[in-house]
Amino acid sequence: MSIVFIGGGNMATAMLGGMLQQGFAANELHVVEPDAARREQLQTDFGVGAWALDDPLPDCDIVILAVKPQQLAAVAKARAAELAGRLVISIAAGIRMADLQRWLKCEAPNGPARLVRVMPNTPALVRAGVSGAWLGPHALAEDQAQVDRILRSVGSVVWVEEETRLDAITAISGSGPAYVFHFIESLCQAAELQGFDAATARQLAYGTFEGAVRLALDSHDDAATLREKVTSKGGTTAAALNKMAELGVQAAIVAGAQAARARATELADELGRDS
Ligand SMILES: NC(=O)C1=CN([C@@H]2O[C@H](COP(=O)(O)OP(=O)(O)OC[C@H]3O[C@@H](n4cnc5c(N)ncnc54)[C@H](OP(=O)(O)O)[C@@H]3O)[C@@H](O)[C@H]2O)C=CC1
Ligand SMILES: O=C(O)[C@@H]1CCC=N1
Repeated sequence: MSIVFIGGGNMATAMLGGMLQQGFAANELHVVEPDAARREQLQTDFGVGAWALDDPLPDCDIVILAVKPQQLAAVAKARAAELAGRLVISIAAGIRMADLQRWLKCEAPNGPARLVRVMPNTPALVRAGVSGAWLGPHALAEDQAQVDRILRSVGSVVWVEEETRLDAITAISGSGPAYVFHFIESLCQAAELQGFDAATARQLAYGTFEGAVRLALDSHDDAATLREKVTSKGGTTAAALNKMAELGVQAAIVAGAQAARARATELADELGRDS
């Protein structure tokens, strides 16, 4: 299975890194990327084929559109003829199937691109990704199997029945790693404010996160019960959690995810309109 990523940025890099660790061969993976330094980096780090924009599209079974949402209309329109009849995966946040179909001229004579929308996340790099996926109307059952194989090679996948669910997945697991990193950053900052050097702060904060996540994954208890087991009545954790509740930490996380979802819809409206 030969796969071309169009766009060799953060998310393509994460997926490529994970796929190479999980049985994909470097010679079946290619990236089209405008930046020469980035192409060289991808070649050096992964041994994949890295191509400039004016190179012909490498022969491939699957194309993954991995450019920013703001770049997607131009890229899809410019590549519509090359992508006709192929299995095309868009990982762009927000951008709707109807717009992709229009940009890719899915009424083209040599057959419409078979489109699948996917929302991956960057832990794909360490094969701990979580992806959402939705099959477009022209995609076939064997396309779903191929996409499923790619996504499972870098983590787990949730297939959704309705396209709008992808915006909800974007808000939780697509953007979610950033929420978690923000929490880790904050715990490091708290440790440094207690007088620890950066390395020790990192050890304390990262180790705590890793331990807590492993415990949660291995436990039959839900997260609320595990939280209660740390929280002694009248103790230190209660003092911390009361302060966090007073400052609205949980409400802020829920509202943040809602803002991410709203932004996905907004991006789709902004970028799909009149294009
Ligand atoms: N980052 C993440 O965690 C996630 C991102 N996504 C989605 O993945 C997509 C890519 O995001 P991300 O990797 O973060 O973005 P990046 O900006 O890191 O990567 C996009 C890359 O595409 C390049 N590019 C621009 N124009 C073209 C072109 N015509 N042909 C080929 N490549 C081009 C860009 O170059 P240049 O910078 O020079 O423009 C850049 O290197 C987005 O649509 C995003 O919504 C989905 C899930 C998670
Ligand atoms: O921030 C973004 O828009 C992209 C999509 C999900 C994660 N990063």
